[in-house]
Amino acid sequence: MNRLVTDHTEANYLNNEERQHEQQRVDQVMDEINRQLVDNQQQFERAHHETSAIQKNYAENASVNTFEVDDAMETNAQLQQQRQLVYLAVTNEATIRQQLDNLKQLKESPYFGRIDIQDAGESKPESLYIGTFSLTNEAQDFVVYDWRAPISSIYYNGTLGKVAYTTPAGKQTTDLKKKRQFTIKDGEIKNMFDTNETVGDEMLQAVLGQQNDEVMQNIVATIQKEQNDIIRDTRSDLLVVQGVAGSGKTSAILQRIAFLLYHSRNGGESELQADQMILFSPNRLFSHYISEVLPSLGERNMRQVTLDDFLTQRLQGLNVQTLFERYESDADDTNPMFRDVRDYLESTAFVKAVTAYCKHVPTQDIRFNDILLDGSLFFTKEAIAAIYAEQPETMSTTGKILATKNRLIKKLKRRIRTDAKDDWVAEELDNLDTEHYHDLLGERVGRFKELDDEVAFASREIVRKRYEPVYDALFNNYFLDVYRQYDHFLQTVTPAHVDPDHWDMHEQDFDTNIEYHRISLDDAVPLLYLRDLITGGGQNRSIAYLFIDEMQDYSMTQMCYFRHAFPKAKFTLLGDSEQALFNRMQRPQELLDNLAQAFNAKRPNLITLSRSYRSTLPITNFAKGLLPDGDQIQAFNRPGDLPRILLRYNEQDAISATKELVQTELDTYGTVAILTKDVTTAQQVYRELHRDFPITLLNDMDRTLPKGVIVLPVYLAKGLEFDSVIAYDVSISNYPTDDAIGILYTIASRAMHHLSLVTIGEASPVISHVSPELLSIEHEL
Ligand SMILES: Nc1ncnc2c1ncn2[C@@H]1O[C@H](COP(=O)(O)OP(=O)(O)OP(=O)(O)O)[C@@H](O)[C@H]1O
Repeated sequence: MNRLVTDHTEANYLNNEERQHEQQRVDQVMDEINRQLVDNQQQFERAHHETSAIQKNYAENASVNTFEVDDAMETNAQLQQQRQLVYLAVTNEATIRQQLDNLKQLKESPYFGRIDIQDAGESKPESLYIGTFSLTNEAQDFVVYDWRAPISSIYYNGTLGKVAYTTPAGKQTTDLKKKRQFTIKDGEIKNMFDTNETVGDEMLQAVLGQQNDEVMQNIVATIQKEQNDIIRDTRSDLLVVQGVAGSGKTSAILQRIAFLLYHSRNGGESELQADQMILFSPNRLFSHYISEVLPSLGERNMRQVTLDDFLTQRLQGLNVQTLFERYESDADDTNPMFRDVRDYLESTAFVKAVTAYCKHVPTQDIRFNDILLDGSLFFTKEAIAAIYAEQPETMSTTGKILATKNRLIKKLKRRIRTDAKDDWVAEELDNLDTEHYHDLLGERVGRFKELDDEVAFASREIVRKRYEPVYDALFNNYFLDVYRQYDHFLQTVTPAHVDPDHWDMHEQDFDTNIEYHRISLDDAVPLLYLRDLITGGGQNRSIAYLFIDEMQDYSMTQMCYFRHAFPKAKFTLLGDSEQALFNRMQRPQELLDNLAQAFNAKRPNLITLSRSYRSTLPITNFAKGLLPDGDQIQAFNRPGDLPRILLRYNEQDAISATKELVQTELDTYGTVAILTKDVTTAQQVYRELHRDFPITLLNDMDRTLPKGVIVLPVYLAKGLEFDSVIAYDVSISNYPTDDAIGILYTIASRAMHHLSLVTIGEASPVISHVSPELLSIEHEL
């Protein structure tokens, strides 16, 4: 039971004393913070001054004339040294700046929790205070403990009594005597509770009732027990989190990243940097939405990428179909892919087929490209194929490709040496001015004893530069014709459960797409995989942690590719099978089992989050009602209005109703999001409303979320939340079958405080099946 200290009951008389006592402590901590702020500010100014001086010095030296050969080497060594000095000064300044920022944040709210623990053998308990960052006083005592410190886990995990926590030195136990929560603002305690729960609901009520910000906030003060399990899991190599909409999956990932970074700095196995972590996010808006959480915890952001960006970057020169384009084209039936074909392309069986093919592809079936320079043949594909064919039969495909590449590079080098004696080279050399000549010699300026050697070197450099495109082509394995190779692979496989005609058509589609420099999303990843396996490239071993939010949007093929591309990474995958918009729904346990097998995971772990925090109780109840098995969702008890459905009978009336809704919602809320099924409907709503309201139509290239009225197709709203949501046109014609459950559930669960639905004619059966007391139905008069 929570105990509200501000209650005016007799029993709480003492608590008011307690409160005064706590306020006195807050005052002392605030004094300490203020003292350190002054100190830090001075340190910062000194560091800044020093950095500027070192940078200035460096800039002056860097512009020293390096044409004089004798001076050049010395200058180089000095520059190296000074560059190092600049680096150290900048790092030092950044560290002090970070401390300063942390102190400023602590000044707003120094801590949010207190635990009283009594270790065995101690005569009385000790009080520890927990906040966003740790703070020590002059005597080096911890005045505030960082929320990520081992001991702080008790605050999130333990109920009163005997508790255990993990430290780098092993498991420790203690007796938890008291757990107290605070809300402190600008040095004043606004609220405090004693609780036996993880974090009492009163505090959550207050946090969740606030209006939505443009960017997500950290949740360190109110992390729940199951979320804490995700955050502090350092053991699993494959962690799968199935969490219902609004259960804090995204929040948990971000706090987890902050935790892992802290843990590695404070006794973890090895130092982990933010750029060794990569997060696959559902869209660019989402990337912006979460961008402030880690900085607010004093950490740098991890790398973030959307699947679309990742594929585009790896398949340069091809227009890769996005998930959204696929969704839109599936919906309007322009060129739907056969279900059996897609199921196969997305399965582990297909990944295995690619692997087997690459291992055993016969020599004569490897497809090569000519290598051209300025449009003329440099290496013909026949010559390349001949080199490949000379490699030992026992060598792997990758080995042969690598050996071929090395032979080609050797040939290129030989050509450079021969061609360096050509007349055009001498002519070009004669025409060079001193500056360009020295550029050509680079660090070797002044190192040659004989002029002839210097000229020979410069000539080779001229040819090397001219032939650089050939080198790049070889280096990037462009001599392998990946498209034809993949096409050959498609022709070779005979998938068990796919209609052969469908498969042939797919192969032809792939071919046509390539002619137009396009590739379907379903082929993009297997093609990349095939390329990597044959060429032995594409693997990034520096990534230690990979996170996928909205895992239900990824196919097994894509996941297996990530495993291959990031072989050293531990995987954390989070999602909600009920929000499957793009793929077939897969049960979490089944997904974990499949992945654990495909990844050969040693310590797989599944955590389920079933409490939903985002929306008010009536909205969550309605959203639950849309699902056949919604009972598993526990709604957080935050009161609010029933969702409204407005029944209109033609488009014009629906638009008028939407306008009225927008007007009323805007009176109360900062953001009103109109969510549609697809981009065409979003454009149509925008056209109808933009004269009456300042309204923004969002597309998949947008990176920021403006305040006010926004209209967007549902898939761009993935992972986001809005104060008030209007679902536009939820009619039976738009969502005729149960296939729409995932979409409508996703739309409904984006709303924090208000949800309205507008339908033109009869509503989707998914909605009509919801129990009528869960929503208020308003017919047109
Ligand atoms: N422990 C918590 N304390 C305070 N707020 C929380 C907590 N957990 C979640 N929330 C809030 O609930 C909302 C939903 O969280 P989040 O977006 O992380 O959920 P999600 O599971 O990723 O949702 P979805 O799958 O629907 O996108 C956010 O506003 C988040 O700040």
